[in-house]
Amino acid sequence: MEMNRVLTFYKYQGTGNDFVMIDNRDNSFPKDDIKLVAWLCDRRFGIGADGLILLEEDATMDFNMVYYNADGKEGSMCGNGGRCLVAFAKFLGVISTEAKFNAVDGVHSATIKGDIVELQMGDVTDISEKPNAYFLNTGSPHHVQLVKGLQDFDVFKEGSKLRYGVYGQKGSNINFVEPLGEGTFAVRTYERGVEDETLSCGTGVTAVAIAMHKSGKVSSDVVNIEAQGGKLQVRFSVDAKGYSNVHLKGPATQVFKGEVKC
Ligand SMILES: N[C@@H](CCC[C@H](N)C(=O)O)C(=O)O
Repeated sequence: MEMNRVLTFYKYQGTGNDFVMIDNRDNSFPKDDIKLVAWLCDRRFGIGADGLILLEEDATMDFNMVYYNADGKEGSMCGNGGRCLVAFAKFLGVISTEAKFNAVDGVHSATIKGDIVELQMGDVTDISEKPNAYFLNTGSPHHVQLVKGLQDFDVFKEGSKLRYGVYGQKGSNINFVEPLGEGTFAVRTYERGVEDETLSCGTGVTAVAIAMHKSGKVSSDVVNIEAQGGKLQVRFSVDAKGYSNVHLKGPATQVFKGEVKC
């Protein structure tokens, strides 16, 4: 990007998972500039965010979603980011109460009412069981592991050990979960590409809900999740093939608008 450009951005957060949002319908954003994206996401030298999301024109859908992790590299699907993007699209007047958009893992539909966005996630048919964990992909890869004493658990240390030790350079997001009773679970997530704990991870929360149902820890097809940054709800249909009609619901809000020279 020419150094004298002024970039207009909006900051959004969904249960504490925060994003730099950019209206890129004019296709002017330098999409291959990893250093620029990493700088914009840097919490000391830049704006600060878990990721950066572009809203783009799409030939057949309301819009196209492009997601970057805080490391500057284009990422896999972001559930909270998708919810925030629907709120951003409504703010821009691109949609009103419903959306259908393209993302890296396919087409997503969503509804928005006030600041609550419900996003349809992809189907999940492949869930692998590990000695004390589950591994599944909900648009992003997720390791789900039950722990006791979640609030005192060293998520960074144990999460990075698993992310690199078990899943190698390609990695996985690592979710630690503790039942709270009545179909409710507390979750803390070490997020790939942020390489730290985030206050919430939408595809992670979705993975946890499905893994807890698969393991019999919850029988309901509606699961409440308490992340560090807020509450989310996951609902799904189950049949012999797996999990479909999966929806992730929760708040998504605009924090501020800004401009940055870059
Ligand atoms: N925070 C996101 C997940 C974003 C992608 C993830 N960091 C990955 O690289 O797999 C979410 O809300 O799902």
